[in-house]
Amino acid sequence: MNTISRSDIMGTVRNIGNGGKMESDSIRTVWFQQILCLIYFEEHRKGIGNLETVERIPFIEYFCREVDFAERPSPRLFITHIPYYLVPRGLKNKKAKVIYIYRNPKDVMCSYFHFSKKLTASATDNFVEFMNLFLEGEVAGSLWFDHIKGWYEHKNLFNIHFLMYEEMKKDLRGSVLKICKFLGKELSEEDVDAVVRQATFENMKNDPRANYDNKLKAYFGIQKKGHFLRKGTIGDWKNHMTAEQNEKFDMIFQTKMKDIPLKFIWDMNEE
Ligand SMILES: Nc1ncnc2c1ncn2[C@@H]1O[C@H](COP(=O)(O)OS(=O)(=O)O)[C@@H](OP(=O)(O)O)[C@H]1O
Repeated sequence: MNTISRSDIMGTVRNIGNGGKMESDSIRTVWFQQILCLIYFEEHRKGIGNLETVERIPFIEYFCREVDFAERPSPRLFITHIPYYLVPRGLKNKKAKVIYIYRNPKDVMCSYFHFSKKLTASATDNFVEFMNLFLEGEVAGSLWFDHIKGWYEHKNLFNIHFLMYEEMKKDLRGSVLKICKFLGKELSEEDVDAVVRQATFENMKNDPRANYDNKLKAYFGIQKKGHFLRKGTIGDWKNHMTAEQNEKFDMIFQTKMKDIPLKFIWDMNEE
C-alpha cells in the first residue's frame, strides 16, 4: 500500500511497547479500533451484525494476508504499531489523518508484561527481567521511547493528532468529541452517547466484536487464561514496580523525553 486516498485514516496506538496506531496506531490499539468502528459504522454502533473490529479496521502489519488494502472501501481505516519511518509513503502527503494514541510508559510496560506472559513464546515470566527487556527495546515493537519520539519529532510530515490514553480514560466523551472533530465526523448527541457507552472498559470487555478474546488463540496461539482487556486503569504500575525500579525508570524517562513536550498522566487522581 503505497498510496492513501483523501479519506484514509490511520490510527496508531502506542500503548504498549508494541503499541502504535496510525490514525486509525498503540492506545491502546483495540480501544481506539472500537471507538472508530462505533463512530464510522452505524450497524456497529447499533449492535447489528457481528463483524469484529479487526475486520472493519485491520492492522497494516498483522493478520492481513487476506486483506487487499487498495480495494477497501472508503473511508479506509487502519491501525498499526509501526514506527513512523515504516508507514506507507503516501501518508506523508498529509491527505490521510493519523491519530497517535500514547499511554504512560510504566503502565504500557506492565500491560505488555501481562500480555507477553500469555504468549506461548513468552520471553520471560519475571517482571524484573521484562522491565530490562522493555527498557532496552528488546521487545516486539522495539523501544517505546524511540517509537513515540520518532512520531513526535516527525509530526510535521503528517496530518497527525496525539491523544493520551489517560485523557480518554478520564473523559471518554470529551475524547470522542475531539476525535470526531479531527476526523470531521458529526454525530448526534444520541450517537455520541452510544459510542461512549460501548467504548467503556466494562462494556467493551463483554463485547465479542471488540474484546479480542476470540483472537488470542487464533492470532497469537494463546491458550493461557486471562483476557486481553485486563484492567484498563491508570497507575497499575504502582502494583508492579518497587521504589528503586520506579526511580530508575524516571531517570531514563527524563533523559529520553526531555525534548518531547507531550503531557503524561501517571495516576488516576492527576489532572
Ligand atoms: N475500553 C477500554 N478502556 C480502558 N482500557 C482499555 C480499553 N480497551 C482496551 N484497553 C486496554 O488497552 C490495553 C491493551 O493495549 P493495546 O490494545 O494497545 O494492545 S496491543 O498493542 O494491541 O497489543 C490493555 O491495558 P491493561 O488492561 O492495562 O493491560 C487493555 O485493557
